[in-house]
Amino acid sequence: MSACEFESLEKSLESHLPEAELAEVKRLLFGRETPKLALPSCAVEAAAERRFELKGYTFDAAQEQLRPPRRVRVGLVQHRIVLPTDAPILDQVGATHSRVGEIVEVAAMCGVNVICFQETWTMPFAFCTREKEPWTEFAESAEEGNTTRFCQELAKKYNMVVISPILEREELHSTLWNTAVVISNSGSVLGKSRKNHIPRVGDFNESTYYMEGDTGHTVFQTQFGKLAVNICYGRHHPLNWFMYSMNGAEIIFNPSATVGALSEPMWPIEARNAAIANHCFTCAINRVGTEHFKSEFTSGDGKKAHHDFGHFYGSSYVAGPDGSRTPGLSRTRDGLLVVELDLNLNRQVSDKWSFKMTGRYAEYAEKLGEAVRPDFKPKLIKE
Ligand SMILES: NC(=O)NCCC(=O)O
Repeated sequence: MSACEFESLEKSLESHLPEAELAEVKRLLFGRETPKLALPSCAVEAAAERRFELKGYTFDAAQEQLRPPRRVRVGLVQHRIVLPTDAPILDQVGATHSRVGEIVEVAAMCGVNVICFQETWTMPFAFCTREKEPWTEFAESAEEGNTTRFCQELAKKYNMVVISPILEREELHSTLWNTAVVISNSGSVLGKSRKNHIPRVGDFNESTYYMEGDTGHTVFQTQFGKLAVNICYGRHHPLNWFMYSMNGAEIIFNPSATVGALSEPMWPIEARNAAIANHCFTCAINRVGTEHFKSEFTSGDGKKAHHDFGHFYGSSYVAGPDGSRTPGLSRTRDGLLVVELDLNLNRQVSDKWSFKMTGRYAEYAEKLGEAVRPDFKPKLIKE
């Protein structure tokens, strides 16, 4: 079986382990159980008809005396590109809007309050080709582009916050950015968060396409909690997550596009670790499928030129502050993961583990300030 046919670790364990052993393995792998969320039968039927995977889980928290539960439902959407990469651009974008629109409709049936799509969801992940045309033509205005208008309609219709990561064209400064547009459930554009760290690894050399983000670590206060977006490669940078958390993020989304050969061993760890370290929830989303490009390209690794750069392995999941996580969506199929979070869990875990209280950040800030200076001398003792 090839890596792009292997459906998921979870499925493999379930089909090979006896029940009692499976429960122990799951406890060790995923932490405290996130019970299955009962989803309406109309949603289950629609997902089957529309041929995507639908899964639901819950993270509960202890009942408190002074605060009522703060339950929020998030939806994570992963999907493959709908049309071939050489189809006309407007056809590709339109087909993807329709596909994602039908998934969002099911999310609405499941009572989702906040939905997030994968990185640059309207286009193939073409940066590996190093060609500018036609890929830069997918870039749109964050405020007035067709994709934002489409998401505003969804947000209003379903009373849902929509996080829409796109390739952004900023006409004013003739600049492209890798941007998540955050649309309030009222339908208005609440703001945008631009990707802070640009990969320079393998085929992910994206710095010639768009600039390092200038929106810092913005957090969006919504009716359903304080939300932040740490786009893809930003998940390798603990300080990036940390700063979103310092600005008050209760849920940090990580819309991504990444392939198996490069990052799969890191995937289950990084967003989960960020949830633990920052006493918050994190939502990791990755696209699925293998995308073929007409022109061959090399990967700077001494190997022959090729037409694709590997399998995007999906596996989207949600992690909680207590170290637990949901099982992932499949590695191969379009999917919607619906997860109910009680945001009270963040403070409960913070009060228990106190990472922020014990973090000694002022001392680290001072030392970090020294470490980045050109005259820095590492504190190293030698015999
Ligand atoms: N899109 C993107 O930033 N990919 C980089 C690969 C990774 O971080 O796994």
